[in-house]
Amino acid sequence: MAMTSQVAILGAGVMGETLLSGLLRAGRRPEELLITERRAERATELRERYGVDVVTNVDAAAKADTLVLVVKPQDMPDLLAEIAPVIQPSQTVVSLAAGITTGFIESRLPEGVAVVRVMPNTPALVDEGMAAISRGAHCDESHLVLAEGLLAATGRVIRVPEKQQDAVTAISGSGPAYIFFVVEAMIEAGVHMGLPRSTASELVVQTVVGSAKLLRETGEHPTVLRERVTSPGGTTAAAVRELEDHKVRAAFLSAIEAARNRSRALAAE
Ligand SMILES: NC(=O)C1=CN([C@@H]2O[C@H](COP(=O)(O)OP(=O)(O)OC[C@H]3O[C@@H](n4cnc5c(N)ncnc54)[C@H](O)[C@@H]3O)[C@@H](O)[C@H]2O)C=CC1
Ligand SMILES: O=C(O)[C@@H]1CCC=N1
Repeated sequence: MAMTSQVAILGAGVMGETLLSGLLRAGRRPEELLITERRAERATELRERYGVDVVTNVDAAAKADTLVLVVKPQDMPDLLAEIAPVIQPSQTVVSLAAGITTGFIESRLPEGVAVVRVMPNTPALVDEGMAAISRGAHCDESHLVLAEGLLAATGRVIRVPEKQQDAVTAISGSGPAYIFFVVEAMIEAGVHMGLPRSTASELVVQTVVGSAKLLRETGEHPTVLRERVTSPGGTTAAAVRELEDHKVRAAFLSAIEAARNRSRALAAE
Protein backbone atom coordinates (compact mmCIF):
# COMPACT_ATOMS: atom_id res chain seq x y z
CA MET A 1 0.00 0.00 0.00
CA ALA A 2 1.19 3.51 -0.73
CA MET A 3 1.72 5.34 2.55
CA THR A 4 1.54 8.99 1.44
CA SER A 5 0.29 11.08 -1.45
CA GLN A 6 3.80 11.59 -2.70
CA VAL A 7 4.87 11.92 -6.31
CA ALA A 8 8.24 10.35 -7.10
CA ILE A 9 10.25 11.38 -10.15
CA LEU A 10 12.51 8.51 -11.14
CA GLY A 11 15.42 9.86 -13.18
CA ALA A 12 16.20 13.54 -12.64
CA GLY A 13 17.92 14.63 -15.84
CA VAL A 14 16.73 17.44 -18.12
CA MET A 15 13.07 16.42 -18.23
CA GLY A 16 12.89 15.14 -14.64
CA GLU A 17 14.19 18.48 -13.33
CA THR A 18 11.82 20.36 -15.64
CA LEU A 19 8.85 18.53 -14.15
CA LEU A 20 10.18 18.84 -10.60
CA SER A 21 10.68 22.60 -10.85
CA GLY A 22 7.28 23.02 -12.51
CA LEU A 23 5.49 21.15 -9.73
CA LEU A 24 7.22 23.30 -7.13
CA ARG A 25 6.34 26.52 -9.01
CA ALA A 26 2.75 25.30 -9.18
CA GLY A 27 2.64 25.07 -5.39
CA ARG A 28 3.57 21.48 -4.51
CA ARG A 29 5.60 21.33 -1.33
CA PRO A 30 9.06 19.68 -1.43
CA GLU A 31 7.81 17.13 1.15
CA GLU A 32 5.23 15.89 -1.37
CA LEU A 33 7.95 15.10 -3.89
CA LEU A 34 10.72 12.50 -4.07
CA ILE A 35 13.39 12.05 -6.68
CA THR A 36 15.73 9.25 -7.63
CA GLU A 37 18.88 9.76 -9.65
CA ARG A 38 21.64 7.35 -10.64
CA ARG A 39 24.36 10.05 -10.80
CA ALA A 40 25.26 10.93 -7.19
CA GLU A 41 26.55 14.41 -8.00
CA ARG A 42 23.39 15.29 -9.87
CA ALA A 43 21.27 13.99 -6.99
CA THR A 44 23.12 16.22 -4.50
CA GLU A 45 22.79 19.24 -6.81
CA LEU A 46 19.01 18.80 -7.08
CA ARG A 47 18.51 18.12 -3.38
CA GLU A 48 20.35 21.37 -2.58
CA ARG A 49 18.58 23.38 -5.27
CA TYR A 50 15.01 22.25 -4.56
CA GLY A 51 15.03 20.83 -1.02
CA VAL A 52 13.52 17.50 -2.09
CA ASP A 53 14.51 14.11 -0.73
CA VAL A 54 16.58 11.83 -2.93
CA VAL A 55 15.81 8.14 -2.38
CA THR A 56 16.45 4.83 -4.12
CA ASN A 57 14.12 3.58 -6.85
CA VAL A 58 12.91 0.80 -4.55
CA ASP A 59 12.12 3.26 -1.73
CA ALA A 60 10.35 5.60 -4.17
CA ALA A 61 8.27 2.71 -5.51
CA ALA A 62 7.42 1.59 -1.98
CA LYS A 63 6.40 5.07 -0.76
CA ALA A 64 4.92 7.21 -3.51
CA ASP A 65 1.39 6.96 -4.93
CA THR A 66 2.52 8.21 -8.30
CA LEU A 67 5.74 7.15 -9.98
CA VAL A 68 6.88 9.32 -12.87
CA LEU A 69 9.46 7.48 -14.98
CA VAL A 70 11.85 9.91 -16.67
CA VAL A 71 14.87 7.81 -17.64
CA LYS A 72 16.07 7.29 -21.22
CA PRO A 73 14.11 4.63 -23.11
CA GLN A 74 17.21 2.40 -23.06
CA ASP A 75 17.30 2.55 -19.24
CA MET A 76 13.63 1.66 -18.85
CA PRO A 77 13.93 -2.17 -18.69
CA ASP A 78 16.41 -2.02 -15.77
CA LEU A 79 14.31 0.55 -13.92
CA LEU A 80 11.13 -1.51 -14.35
CA ALA A 81 12.92 -4.64 -13.14
CA GLU A 82 14.02 -2.74 -10.04
CA ILE A 83 10.60 -1.37 -9.08
CA ALA A 84 8.41 -4.33 -10.15
CA PRO A 85 8.86 -6.35 -6.93
CA VAL A 86 7.59 -3.52 -4.69
CA ILE A 87 4.96 -1.80 -6.80
CA GLN A 88 1.24 -2.33 -6.10
CA PRO A 89 -1.84 -2.01 -8.34
CA SER A 90 -3.00 0.95 -6.18
CA GLN A 91 -0.12 3.04 -7.51
CA THR A 92 -0.07 4.96 -10.78
CA VAL A 93 2.86 4.88 -13.18
CA VAL A 94 3.36 7.85 -15.51
CA SER A 95 6.03 7.36 -18.18
CA LEU A 96 7.64 10.22 -20.08
CA ALA A 97 9.96 8.01 -22.15
CA ALA A 98 9.86 8.38 -25.92
CA GLY A 99 8.84 5.26 -27.81
CA ILE A 100 8.07 3.08 -24.79
CA THR A 101 4.51 1.73 -24.96
CA THR A 102 2.15 1.30 -22.04
CA GLY A 103 1.94 -2.38 -23.03
CA PHE A 104 5.71 -2.78 -22.60
CA ILE A 105 5.61 -1.20 -19.14
CA GLU A 106 2.52 -3.17 -18.08
CA SER A 107 4.16 -6.43 -19.16
CA ARG A 108 7.03 -5.81 -16.73
CA LEU A 109 4.94 -4.72 -13.73
CA PRO A 110 2.44 -6.62 -11.58
CA GLU A 111 -0.96 -7.20 -13.20
CA GLY A 112 -3.38 -4.29 -12.89
CA VAL A 113 -1.01 -1.32 -12.45
CA ALA A 114 -2.35 1.78 -14.24
CA VAL A 115 0.17 3.23 -16.70
CA VAL A 116 -0.18 6.63 -18.38
CA ARG A 117 2.15 7.50 -21.27
CA VAL A 118 3.12 11.14 -21.67
CA MET A 119 5.07 13.03 -24.28
CA PRO A 120 6.15 16.39 -22.80
CA ASN A 121 8.56 19.01 -24.18
CA THR A 122 11.22 21.30 -22.73
CA PRO A 123 9.31 24.64 -22.90
CA ALA A 124 7.68 23.17 -19.77
CA LEU A 125 10.64 24.79 -18.01
CA VAL A 126 8.98 28.19 -18.59
CA ASP A 127 5.41 26.91 -18.13
CA GLU A 128 4.80 26.81 -21.91
CA GLY A 129 5.05 23.05 -22.27
CA MET A 130 2.96 20.91 -24.59
CA ALA A 131 2.20 17.43 -23.31
CA ALA A 132 0.09 14.66 -24.83
CA ILE A 133 -1.12 11.81 -22.63
CA SER A 134 -2.47 8.33 -23.45
CA ARG A 135 -4.11 5.71 -21.29
CA GLY A 136 -2.80 2.21 -20.71
CA ALA A 137 -4.97 -0.91 -20.32
CA HIS A 138 -5.69 -0.44 -16.60
CA CYS A 139 -6.34 3.32 -16.57
CA ASP A 140 -9.62 4.93 -15.73
CA GLU A 141 -10.59 8.60 -15.83
CA SER A 142 -9.01 9.25 -12.42
CA HIS A 143 -5.55 8.19 -13.64
CA LEU A 144 -5.78 10.50 -16.66
CA VAL A 145 -6.94 13.37 -14.48
CA LEU A 146 -4.03 12.72 -12.13
CA ALA A 147 -1.53 12.82 -15.02
CA GLU A 148 -3.18 15.95 -16.43
CA GLY A 149 -2.84 17.58 -13.02
CA LEU A 150 0.90 16.90 -12.99
CA LEU A 151 1.54 18.09 -16.53
CA ALA A 152 -0.77 21.12 -16.32
CA ALA A 153 1.74 22.54 -13.83
CA THR A 154 4.05 23.23 -16.78
CA GLY A 155 1.78 24.06 -19.71
CA ARG A 156 -0.91 22.57 -21.92
CA VAL A 157 -2.05 18.96 -21.93
CA ILE A 158 -4.11 17.05 -24.48
CA ARG A 159 -5.27 13.42 -24.62
CA VAL A 160 -4.38 11.33 -27.68
CA PRO A 161 -4.83 7.66 -28.59
CA GLU A 162 -1.55 5.87 -27.91
CA LYS A 163 -1.09 4.99 -31.58
CA GLN A 164 -0.56 8.72 -32.25
CA GLN A 165 2.25 9.07 -29.70
CA ASP A 166 5.11 8.42 -32.15
CA ALA A 167 3.85 11.26 -34.36
CA VAL A 168 3.32 13.49 -31.31
CA THR A 169 6.89 12.78 -30.21
CA ALA A 170 8.14 13.82 -33.64
CA ILE A 171 6.11 17.06 -33.65
CA SER A 172 5.96 18.54 -30.15
CA GLY A 173 8.45 16.35 -28.22
CA SER A 174 11.36 17.01 -30.58
CA GLY A 175 9.77 20.18 -32.01
CA PRO A 176 11.60 22.72 -29.86
CA ALA A 177 14.87 21.48 -31.39
CA TYR A 178 13.64 22.26 -34.92
CA ILE A 179 12.68 25.78 -33.87
CA PHE A 180 16.08 26.30 -32.19
CA PHE A 181 17.73 25.02 -35.38
CA VAL A 182 15.88 27.67 -37.41
CA VAL A 183 16.79 30.32 -34.83
CA GLU A 184 20.47 29.36 -35.02
CA ALA A 185 20.40 29.61 -38.81
CA MET A 186 18.69 33.01 -38.77
CA ILE A 187 21.17 34.42 -36.24
CA GLU A 188 24.03 33.07 -38.33
CA ALA A 189 22.57 34.80 -41.39
CA GLY A 190 22.47 38.10 -39.48
CA VAL A 191 26.08 37.70 -38.41
CA HIS A 192 27.12 36.91 -42.00
CA MET A 193 25.53 40.21 -43.07
CA GLY A 194 27.54 42.09 -40.46
CA LEU A 195 25.08 42.46 -37.57
CA PRO A 196 26.57 42.09 -34.08
CA ARG A 197 25.65 38.62 -32.75
CA SER A 198 23.73 40.15 -29.82
CA THR A 199 21.66 42.32 -32.16
CA ALA A 200 20.92 39.39 -34.49
CA SER A 201 19.97 37.24 -31.53
CA GLU A 202 17.57 39.80 -30.07
CA LEU A 203 15.93 40.36 -33.46
CA VAL A 204 15.44 36.64 -34.08
CA VAL A 205 14.24 35.60 -30.62
CA GLN A 206 11.63 38.37 -30.43
CA THR A 207 10.52 37.58 -33.99
CA VAL A 208 9.94 33.93 -33.02
CA VAL A 209 8.08 34.86 -29.81
CA GLY A 210 5.99 37.48 -31.63
CA SER A 211 5.15 35.13 -34.50
CA ALA A 212 4.10 32.38 -32.09
CA LYS A 213 1.90 34.84 -30.22
CA LEU A 214 0.34 36.06 -33.47
CA LEU A 215 -0.52 32.45 -34.40
CA ARG A 216 -2.02 31.76 -30.98
CA GLU A 217 -3.92 35.02 -30.52
CA THR A 218 -5.34 35.49 -34.03
CA GLY A 219 -6.04 31.79 -34.65
CA GLU A 220 -5.23 32.51 -38.31
CA HIS A 221 -3.79 29.84 -40.58
CA PRO A 222 0.01 30.21 -40.92
CA THR A 223 -0.34 30.60 -44.68
CA VAL A 224 -2.57 33.66 -44.18
CA LEU A 225 -0.11 35.19 -41.73
CA ARG A 226 2.79 34.48 -44.08
CA GLU A 227 0.95 36.08 -46.99
CA ARG A 228 0.49 39.24 -44.90
CA VAL A 229 4.26 39.54 -44.55
CA THR A 230 4.84 38.88 -48.24
CA SER A 231 4.56 42.06 -50.31
CA PRO A 232 4.33 41.48 -54.07
CA GLY A 233 7.80 41.66 -55.56
CA GLY A 234 9.25 42.31 -52.11
CA THR A 235 11.91 40.93 -49.81
CA THR A 236 9.90 38.09 -48.23
CA ALA A 237 8.84 36.73 -51.62
CA ALA A 238 12.52 36.58 -52.59
CA ALA A 239 13.39 34.70 -49.40
CA VAL A 240 10.50 32.23 -49.55
CA ARG A 241 11.38 31.37 -53.14
CA GLU A 242 14.87 30.39 -51.96
CA LEU A 243 13.39 28.24 -49.18
CA GLU A 244 11.21 26.46 -51.74
CA ASP A 245 14.14 26.06 -54.16
CA HIS A 246 16.15 24.46 -51.35
CA LYS A 247 13.23 22.14 -50.55
CA VAL A 248 13.06 23.27 -46.94
CA ARG A 249 9.41 22.23 -46.67
CA ALA A 250 10.24 18.71 -47.94
CA ALA A 251 13.20 18.58 -45.54
CA PHE A 252 10.87 19.25 -42.60
CA LEU A 253 8.51 16.49 -43.76
CA SER A 254 11.42 14.01 -43.99
CA ALA A 255 12.97 15.13 -40.72
CA ILE A 256 9.74 14.76 -38.78
CA GLU A 257 9.06 11.36 -40.35
CA ALA A 258 12.57 10.28 -39.32
CA ALA A 259 11.79 11.29 -35.73
CA ARG A 260 8.51 9.35 -35.86
CA ASN A 261 10.35 6.29 -37.20
CA ARG A 262 13.01 6.59 -34.52
CA SER A 263 10.31 6.72 -31.84
CA ARG A 264 8.84 3.48 -33.27
CA ALA A 265 12.29 1.86 -33.34
CA LEU A 266 12.99 2.75 -29.69
CA ALA A 267 10.07 0.54 -28.70
CA ALA A 268 11.55 -2.37 -30.65
CA GLU A 269 14.98 -1.96 -29.03
N1 LIG B 1 14.62 16.12 -23.22
C1 LIG B 1 13.47 16.22 -23.87
O1 LIG B 1 13.20 17.19 -24.61
C2 LIG B 1 12.41 15.18 -23.75
C3 LIG B 1 12.67 13.96 -23.13
N2 LIG B 1 11.69 13.02 -23.06
C4 LIG B 1 11.95 11.72 -22.45
O2 LIG B 1 12.35 11.92 -21.11
C5 LIG B 1 13.25 10.89 -20.73
C6 LIG B 1 14.46 11.51 -20.10
O3 LIG B 1 15.09 12.35 -21.03
P1 LIG B 1 16.14 13.47 -20.57
O4 LIG B 1 15.70 14.05 -19.29
O5 LIG B 1 16.37 14.32 -21.75
O6 LIG B 1 17.42 12.53 -20.31
P2 LIG B 1 18.59 12.71 -19.24
O7 LIG B 1 19.67 11.77 -19.63
O8 LIG B 1 18.88 14.16 -19.08
O9 LIG B 1 17.91 12.20 -17.89
C7 LIG B 1 17.76 10.87 -17.52
C8 LIG B 1 18.25 10.75 -16.09
O10 LIG B 1 17.90 9.48 -15.57
C9 LIG B 1 18.98 9.03 -14.77
N3 LIG B 1 18.85 7.57 -14.65
C10 LIG B 1 19.05 6.63 -15.60
N4 LIG B 1 18.77 5.40 -15.13
C11 LIG B 1 18.35 5.57 -13.86
C12 LIG B 1 17.89 4.69 -12.86
N5 LIG B 1 17.79 3.37 -13.07
N6 LIG B 1 17.54 5.20 -11.68
C13 LIG B 1 17.62 6.52 -11.43
N7 LIG B 1 18.04 7.43 -12.35
C14 LIG B 1 18.40 6.95 -13.54
C15 LIG B 1 20.21 9.50 -15.48
O11 LIG B 1 21.33 9.55 -14.62
C16 LIG B 1 19.76 10.89 -15.97
O12 LIG B 1 20.05 11.91 -15.04
C17 LIG B 1 13.58 10.08 -21.98
O13 LIG B 1 12.91 8.86 -21.93
C18 LIG B 1 13.08 10.95 -23.11
O14 LIG B 1 12.59 10.17 -24.18
C19 LIG B 1 10.43 13.24 -23.53
C20 LIG B 1 10.13 14.42 -24.11
C21 LIG B 1 11.09 15.48 -24.30
O1 LIG C 1 15.16 13.14 -28.55
C1 LIG C 1 14.48 12.38 -27.83
O2 LIG C 1 14.54 11.14 -27.98
C2 LIG C 1 13.57 12.95 -26.78
C3 LIG C 1 12.14 12.63 -27.06
C4 LIG C 1 11.52 13.89 -27.54
C5 LIG C 1 12.53 14.90 -27.29
N1 LIG C 1 13.63 14.40 -26.82
